[in-house]
Amino acid sequence: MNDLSNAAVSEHQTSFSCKPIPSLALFILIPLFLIGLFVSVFILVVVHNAAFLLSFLLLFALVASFLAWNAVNWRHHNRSAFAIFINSLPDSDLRLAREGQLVKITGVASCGSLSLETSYERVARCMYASTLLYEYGQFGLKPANVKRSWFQWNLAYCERFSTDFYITDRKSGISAVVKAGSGCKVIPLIIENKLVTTTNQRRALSPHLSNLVTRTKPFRRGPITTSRRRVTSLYDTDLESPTISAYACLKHLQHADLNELLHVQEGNTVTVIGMLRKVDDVLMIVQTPELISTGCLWQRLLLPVDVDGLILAPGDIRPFTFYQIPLPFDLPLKPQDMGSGEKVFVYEDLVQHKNRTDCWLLISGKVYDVTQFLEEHPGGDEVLLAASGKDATDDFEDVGHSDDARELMKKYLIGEVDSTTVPLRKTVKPMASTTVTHQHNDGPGILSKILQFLVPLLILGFAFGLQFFGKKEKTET
Ligand code: HEM
Repeated sequence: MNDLSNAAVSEHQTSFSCKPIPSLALFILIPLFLIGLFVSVFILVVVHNAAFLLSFLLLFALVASFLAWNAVNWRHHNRSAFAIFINSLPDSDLRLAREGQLVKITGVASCGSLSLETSYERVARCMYASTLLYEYGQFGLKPANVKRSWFQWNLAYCERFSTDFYITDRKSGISAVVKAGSGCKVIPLIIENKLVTTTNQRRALSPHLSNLVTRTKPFRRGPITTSRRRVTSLYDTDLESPTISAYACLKHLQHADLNELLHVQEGNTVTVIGMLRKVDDVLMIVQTPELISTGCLWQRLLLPVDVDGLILAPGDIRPFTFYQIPLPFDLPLKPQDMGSGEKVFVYEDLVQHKNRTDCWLLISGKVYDVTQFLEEHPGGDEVLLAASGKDATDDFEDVGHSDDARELMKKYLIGEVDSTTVPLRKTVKPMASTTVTHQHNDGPGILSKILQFLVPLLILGFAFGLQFFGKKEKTET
């Protein structure tokens, strides 16, 4: 069994170990802002020209709104960047997936040798269970209302457990072991939004919760002054009793909610994103040794978000509010979306077809056998040969082919590539490759992009200021 509770508590309700805005960016931006402000105020005082100050403030307002947009999207609008990224990843097929590959498998889950029971409600054969206990954060003068803003509720206690389980890939019917048990970092993309008012009937306590009650027993029903006492009162008072004041027992249990379920249980459809391992012919999905990055989503002005761990999500993620975000780009066709008879190719295999007698092209995820077309191609056979053995999408698009050319392509279509086999250079950063690994969003890439804009502008502004200053001095003399 894997106890994820501590990580979850320390990250305070956030299952991701990352931030939408790199803190290093703030460390650099704040001094830059102060320097810029100082320079522009200096110019204003000396030259009596407010143009520089105004443009400086405008620029910084833009940068600030961009960062605020990212923070808001992450914290209050359901982690858009990551949801878009997950949705954009096509499901992998276990038949085609290779050792060490990043895979996204969706299928029915079933328990292995070890199963969980949720600690609050006795539900057997779970693979992931969580119980979050919240306490009311105010001084008890008002009745509790869980619909009120979140800051009135503090996380008082957290339990999150996961175990290894089996998943049966819905594409291939092949089963794999998901190593979500001991030693693995699990990122549960499960909204824990099921609020349950405590009652006598529901008080089936886990050993963890019982311990908490025992430890805090002396404070039982006392005036509520500390968080610990409030936690105690959950178990020692009856919320249904009219004699207990409404605000003396202000707590709710928040449970993992997976498509109206309170846990991930045998028979649920789940999606798992991790690395495929083959050990003695047993397929396993394990935590990737690399950070998984969403990459920049410029369409929505979102900075990259890195996630470190095995991702566990509901199988059908669309109905969730969390995931109800329109995709900014079209998903590549998945094999099941294609007409019958068309094949799915592994990238490594298809790039072998790159000679005059056997020439395939990979364009926008589709595979074309252009061997017979080489002689007829208006742009010549050499360009086609040069574009084979790799992803030729950019080469093809750069030429600006006509609609007729695109229509003609259909004649040579033989299938599509399993996109999970295409090297994911942009989205997965190797752990050992750079020093930024595990610094999550504090990567110099984003910073250098921000600085690339800011520094020249500041220098330009400074130069203008000096020019004004110089002119003024001249006219005065
Ligand atoms: C199945 C794939 C392809 C088909 C069916 C195809 C078809 C055509 C056709 C019909 C034209 C005439 C111009 C037009 O109608 O747009 C053309 C021109 C051309 N194609 Fe392709 N093409 C394919 C792939 C590629 C690729 C991968 C490249 C790589 C760079 C390429 C490079 C060119 C060039 C350089 C021209 C000449 C453009 C010009 O003279 O203005 N084509 N192609």
